[in-house]
Amino acid sequence: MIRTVGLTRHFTRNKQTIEAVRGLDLEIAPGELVAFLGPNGAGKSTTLRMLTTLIAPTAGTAEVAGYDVTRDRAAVRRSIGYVGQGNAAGHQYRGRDELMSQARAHGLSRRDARARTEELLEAFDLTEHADRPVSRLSGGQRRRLDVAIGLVQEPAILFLDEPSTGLDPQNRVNLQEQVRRLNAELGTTIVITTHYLEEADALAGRVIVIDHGRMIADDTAGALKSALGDLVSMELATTEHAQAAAIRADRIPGAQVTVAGTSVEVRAPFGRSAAPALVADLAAAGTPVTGLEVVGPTLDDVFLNLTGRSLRESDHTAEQTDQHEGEAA
Ligand SMILES: Nc1ncnc2c1ncn2[C@@H]1O[C@H](COP(=O)(O)OP(=O)(O)OP(=O)(O)O)[C@@H](O)[C@H]1O
Repeated sequence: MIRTVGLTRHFTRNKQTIEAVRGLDLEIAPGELVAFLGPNGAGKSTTLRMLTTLIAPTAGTAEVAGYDVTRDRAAVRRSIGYVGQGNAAGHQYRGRDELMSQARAHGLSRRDARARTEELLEAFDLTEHADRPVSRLSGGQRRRLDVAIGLVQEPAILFLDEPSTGLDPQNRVNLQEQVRRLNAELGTTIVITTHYLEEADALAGRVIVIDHGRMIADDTAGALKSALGDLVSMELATTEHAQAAAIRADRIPGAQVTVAGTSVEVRAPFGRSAAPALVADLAAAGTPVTGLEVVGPTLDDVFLNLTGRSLRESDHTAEQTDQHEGEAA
């Protein structure tokens, strides 16, 4: 459904070359729901803009729905829906009219268009704002309308560029439900970009992690996390006990052990199931554990492990936008 080979895009700014996307090889089958996860500036939007024919690749090739994004732009566009980061809705129109005219433009009868419009208004919590001109909606409401417009025509392939940025948690959940339904009921192939870890985790069967224009991981969220393993954090009474605990923990298959004072951290593929025996052994050896926490890995741990940086550092911008929506709504 989507295939790229060596897909590359450079930009030139102030005589400097920015390698936004660097040699992306990608294969997405019909009916997949895929999340591109990466920090701001990773190259997610640029990739989507090439796949939707909005910008041309500098090198490499991409096929979408069997059509080449450079040679068959019109055919690609007919096969896809795209919700970009900007606002799609015309400002002087009412939200309900925007949805109606989109639905009619895509061939729905007046009756079906009205039903679809009301369904989407309700799904995105827009019913009571539907008769206001778009220019008078808050940022979050406008964002929801944009996404609703992208969902009107139920295309074979849908690209959503950070659709939930600026939405409050409730509307983020509504959006995710709509996306999931579209994928499950209509078999729509969906590519969504996000820097929300929870969203990639909750929504997508497959997560493609992008950093500095390259794909650095491609698997299900579950597989990415289980490859990393659980984190077992232990507190011991003395630094000597901690050293003894570290030696014992090191015997757990695949364990990575770090010691800091009286704290010992063990990252291991089956850390959760290994922890009880570890604690029992340490107690029997006279070096008992005084505090214990076992946490499963998050996608942020996966990103941290791959890049040495946390994805959450780039997340606060989005959280601030959420507060803005609350104020404006
Ligand atoms: N039109 C452009 N001109 C110059 N540089 C650009 C342009 N578009 C993107 N870039 C640069 O390309 C890199 C990748 O940007 P891109 O928008 O694809 O990242 P992203 O992962 O989508 O991040 P975000 O979440 O902020 O949209 C960044 O360094 C960005 O500044």
